[in-house]
This record gives sequence, structure tokens and C-alpha cells, in this order.
Amino acid sequence: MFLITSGVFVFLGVIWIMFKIATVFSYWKNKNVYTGKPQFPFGNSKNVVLQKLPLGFDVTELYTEIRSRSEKYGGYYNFMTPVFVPTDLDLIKTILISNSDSFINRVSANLLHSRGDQWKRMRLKIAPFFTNLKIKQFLPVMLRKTDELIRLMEDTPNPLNVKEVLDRYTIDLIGLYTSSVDLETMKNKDSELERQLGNFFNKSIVDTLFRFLITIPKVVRYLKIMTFNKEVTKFFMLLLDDIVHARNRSKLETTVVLDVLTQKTFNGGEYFTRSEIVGNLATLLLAGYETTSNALTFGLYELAYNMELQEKLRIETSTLETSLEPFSLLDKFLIDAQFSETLRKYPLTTINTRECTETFRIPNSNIILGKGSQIYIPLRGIHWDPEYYPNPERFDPERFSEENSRGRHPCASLPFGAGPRRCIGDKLGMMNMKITIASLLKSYRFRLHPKTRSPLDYDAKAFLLQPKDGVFLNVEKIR
Ligand code: HEM
Repeated sequence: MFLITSGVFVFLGVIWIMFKIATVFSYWKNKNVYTGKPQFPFGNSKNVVLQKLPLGFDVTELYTEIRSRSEKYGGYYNFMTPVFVPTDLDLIKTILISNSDSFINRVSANLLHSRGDQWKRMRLKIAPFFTNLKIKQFLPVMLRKTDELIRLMEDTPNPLNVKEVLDRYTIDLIGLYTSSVDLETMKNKDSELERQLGNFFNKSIVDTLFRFLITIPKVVRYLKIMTFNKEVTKFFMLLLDDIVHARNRSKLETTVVLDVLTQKTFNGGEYFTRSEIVGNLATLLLAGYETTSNALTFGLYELAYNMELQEKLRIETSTLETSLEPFSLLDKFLIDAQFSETLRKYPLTTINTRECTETFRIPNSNIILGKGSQIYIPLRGIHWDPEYYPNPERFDPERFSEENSRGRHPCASLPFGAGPRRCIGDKLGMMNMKITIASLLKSYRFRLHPKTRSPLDYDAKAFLLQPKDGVFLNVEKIR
């Protein structure tokens, strides 16, 4: 009797599982929304989870299919969770900008996960530290660090592994910007800090799987998953103590982000908890350093690939004394276009995510996104769309000349995102990149070393877009 009852239960269980498998991917089909070919249990994310494709490249493929069907949106499955993928630029503008109140959160897949009121409170507090004035006050420090980078390059034998050196440089820069403390990563190769930050971004398949799973709200709720793992949290907690002590000893008069985070309220209490301070400092460091370093790496690769362009840029920037008139760099066409095109061709976050915070009907359709629905903005798909950028694989800063940019949709270029959750460090990032390149071009000529593969392959293990086997350059001193 027991055997028969167990057999019936197993049989019903199998039927239930088969029914679930058969119906799980019917969500988009029932709404008549195109969705590619989802596979159990991965949905559309199999190739990325198994690290056959870099993060977001599956969404780029879906984008191309949706566009070839002349549709304005499509559907994706992150495992079994349906995700809405808008491809029409007006619709993207509606989500990111015009109706941003309904999409104020990001899907908690990554480090930039603070939500709702917690996000607003933090953003309001730290936004004043990312203005042109603050960046201007930081320039002497930035230039001092650039000199250190130039010396470090001189002491490093050819071929130079560009990203390795630039990672250390940008960690120090962002550390100084946010807390006025020199983390001295440039002086100490293979420091513990560099290792911890590297651990965070470069992942095994298990980590990639985990990264996907934490975007599924039920998994987060049931397992109470933390976005930072224990080792990283412990490391940053200890680092914070060191940074606060060092900051108290430093003589810098300008206030920095750390000061406002550790500030007391009028009645002596704390504005932010210790874990909020650690979380936000770590977030700024993580969000700021590798983005800038990867963008510089891709930018230098393109300049070494195209020596004529490198020479033109050298001429444009050599007429400027960066230490006296660094802001005039902002008005120079070529250097500006150089980075707009770098971030067009190599958008470091290949997708941007949003979560619906209140029910929203997609205009002119019967699609209703419920609270909690997930959205992927297909950044790389847009940047590689031949309708907006003919021959997208070609690197051509002229695309961003005044004439060629005229009439281009504002959402056709989204390297820093858009709307209230746009990158807070966009101006700082751009200024860092321009000052760095202008200074480097004055001292060095960069040539591709045969170790560097062209065209570049991308690292499927990385969280941000980055070259697979590094970029190796021969660095020649100019004077
Ligand atoms: C080349 C450099 C950079 C690129 C390409 C970049 C790109 C991005 C992107 C695409 C987002 C998401 C925007 C959205 O969802 O709409 C973002 C958010 C963010 N970035 Fe950057 N970023 C760069 C540099 C920096 C720097 C230097 C910092 C600070 C030191 C920084 C701090 C942040 C923060 C805190 C957020 C979250 C903003 C929020 O949620 O309110 N980024 N960044």
C-alpha cells in the first residue's frame, strides 16, 4: 500500500514538473511578445550563465532579433523570471526619464542595488560631491597621480599590460576623491585591496549563476542573500576603520564624500549606519575604478590601433597646459569624441536594469507591467545598431561631431544611463579619462604589441565589459 501511494505521489510530482516546464515559458507568448528561444531552466540566459558569452551579449542578440521584426519591445527570461526588453528609443526615454518614478529601482543583480527612499537619501547627500566645482578642486591631486602613473609606466618593461597598471591608478584616484586617503595601490602591486576588488568582478561559473539568481526576488527573500559576500564585507569594514583614521590625520581642507557619510546629526546621533557607510564607500570605489580603467584601456587600444588618430589627438591636446586649463579640455572636439566613441563601441555595462515600482501600461499596447516587473535596457544593442551608427564595429570619433550628432535621439547613446539614476560619477569619469589621456600622450607614443589580439575578445567571466586577454602595448618615450 505504501509503495502504491508513494508511486502515485511520484507520478503526480513528475506530471506537475512537466506541466510547469511546459507552461513556464508561456508568459510572453500569451502576451504575443517575441522572446527568442528560452531553454529550461536557464530561460534566455544559458550562454551567459555558462560563460560562453559576456554578460548582456544575449540581450544584444535579442535586441537585433526584435528590431529585425520591427517591434518596439520583446521579452527575455532570466531563468524563469520574465524580463521586459524595450528597443524603441521613445519607449526607453519614457521608462528612464519621463516616467522614471515608476521605475526608480534597479534590479538587485549588482552592487548598485540601493532602493527607494534609501537610495534617494544617499543620492541627495552625495550628489553635491560630484559637481564641476568639486572636480575642479580635485584637479591638483588628479594631476599629481597622473605624474605618478607616467613614472610607473617608465619603470614597467614593455609590453605594458595596460589594464593592470590603470586598475591600480584608478583605485588610488577614486579612493582619494571619495575619502582623500591615498590607498597607494600604484606603489604596491598585488595589494590585498586590489585582490578583493578583483575578486568581486571576475567570477567563476558558480558566481555568475549566483549573480543571476539574486535578481530573482523570491530567491533573495527566501535565502536572505547579501549582495557583498562575507569576506568582502569584512575586508571593507576593516578598511573603513583605516580610512577614517587616515582621513582624521590628513590635512586636506576640502570636504569629501567620506565626511558627509560619517557626519553626526544635530543631536549627536548618526545619519548613516556603519554598514551603510561601508556599503556606499565600497560601491563608489567599485563603480568608479574599473569603469574608468576599462574605458581608458579600450581608448588606448583604439589609439594604438590607429596611429593617425593618436597623432591627431596628441596635437590637439599638446596645445593645452593641462595643469593650467584642464577644463578647456572639455571643449575640445577630438578628445571628447574619442571617449564618446569609446563608450559607444564598448559600453561597460552592456545592459541597464530597472524594476517597476508601480503598475505601468506600456503606451499604445495592452502590456501591463506589474509592480516588481524587471526591465533590461539593451545598451549595447542600441550602441551597435547600424541604423544609428553605420558599420558599428568601426571606431570613428567623427560620429560625434556636431554635424553627425544633429538629430540623433538622446537615448541612442547611453553609456552613463539616463534619468534620476544616471551615473553620479559621469563628469568625474570623463574628466579623469581626458586628463589621463592628454597627459599620457604628451609623454608617450603607444603601439600595439603582437600579444594583443585584434579585434579584441571580451572576457565572459567579467561583470563589466573588458578585453579577454588584456591589452599589451609598447610604450615609447617622447621626451
Ligand atoms: C567611464 C566611467 C563610467 C561609466 C561608463 C559609468 C557607467 C555607469 C552606468 C551605466 C550606471 C547605471 C546608470 C543607470 O542605471 O541609468 C552607473 C551608475 C553609477 N555610477 Fe558610474 N560610470 C562611470 C564612472 C563612475 C565613477 C567615476 C563613479 C564614482 C566615483 C561612479 C559611480 C556610480 C554610482 C554611485 C552609480 C549609481 C547611481 C545611482 O544608482 O543613483 N561611476 N555608472
